[in-house]
Amino acid sequence: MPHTPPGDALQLPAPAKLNLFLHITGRRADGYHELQTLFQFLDHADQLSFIPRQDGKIQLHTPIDGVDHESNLIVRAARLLQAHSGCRLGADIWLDKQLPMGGGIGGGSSDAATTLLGLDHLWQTRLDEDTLAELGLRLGADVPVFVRGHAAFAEGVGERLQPVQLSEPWFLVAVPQVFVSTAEVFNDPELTRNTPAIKVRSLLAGGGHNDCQPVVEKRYAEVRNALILLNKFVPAKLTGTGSCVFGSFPSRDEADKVRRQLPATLPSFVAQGRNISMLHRKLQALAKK
Ligand SMILES: C[C@@](CO)(OP(=O)(O)O)[C@H](O)COP(=O)(O)OP(=O)(O)OC[C@H]1O[C@@H](n2ccc(N)nc2=O)[C@H](O)[C@@H]1O
Ligand SMILES: Nc1ncnc2c1ncn2[C@@H]1O[C@H](COP(=O)(O)OP(=O)(O)O)[C@@H](O)[C@H]1O
Repeated sequence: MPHTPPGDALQLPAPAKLNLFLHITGRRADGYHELQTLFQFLDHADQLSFIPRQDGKIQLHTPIDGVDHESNLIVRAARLLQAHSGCRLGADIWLDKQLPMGGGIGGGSSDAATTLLGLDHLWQTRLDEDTLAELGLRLGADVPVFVRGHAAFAEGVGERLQPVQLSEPWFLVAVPQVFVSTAEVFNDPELTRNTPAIKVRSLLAGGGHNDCQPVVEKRYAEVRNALILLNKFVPAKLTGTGSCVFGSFPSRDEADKVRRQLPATLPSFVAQGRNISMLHRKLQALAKK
């Protein structure tokens, strides 16, 4: 099979997300942290292509350096859907990776969600959204929001989601060239885990903070420097456990203008925040055909 997908493959985006704020409100007995966070999608995405196979094999033709085939979240998602649905079909899959890895913008989780929804469509397994979200949660705390595809206020470990309607500004996202380990941040003794739980979530659109930020700034000079730089132009914040940092603007032009002033050593991109994910917009368009 070629490294590029054939023209008749089903091509679907796997968009990024931002955590507009991330409060850690406690820690469960199993060590996982309880959060309150606001997720919004970005119109910036990996692209996945799928072709069904009759022999049941799952084959990803575009390996990611440092991630072996069987641990890639795309392959794991495909196998989970196969096992759960009893489907005998397999798939050839191609990934065009655009999203930085370990950046806190959820690329791996989004790839997993796009695989679950894409193969559910191609294999006609027709699982309902709750079942797909539950399968997604087994792959990672962030997968359910990508399965549901609506901007959301999240609680629990990120799986209890309430859809929200937010404004859709343009974001400038800077990508410090470091890999931040989520587990390492959550295990840091200095991480604050006692932000009081908020009740009126609507108050926090545009507000709130990221409890992981002080820990990540302390451990990674690249992230600290990116925040200092961006803060010269716009209030900047960390997304997830990092490394990416972002600021919001009323228009693409204003975001681009600041982007042009960042040094070449700090890669960045501009994308609009969206309440309905690119994946769901594309699936809705396909359903209308
Ligand atoms: C905190 C968030 C916010 O979006 O960070 P990012 O990964 O996006 O940066 C996510 O919920 C992360 O989700 P995800 O990246 O899927 O994490 P998982 O694979 O489930 O967990 C990785 C490790 O992080 C820790 N972990 C994760 C989530 C959580 N609520 N509490 C934790 O303590 C655990 O040690 C776990 O072993
Ligand atoms: N399809 C995938 N895309 C990205 N990362 C993947 C994928 N499958 C497995 N991984 C693993 O998940 C880790 C975190 O991925 P990613 O979702 O990009 O970061 P984050 O959770 O910080 O947004 C990667 O370093 C990699 O080891």
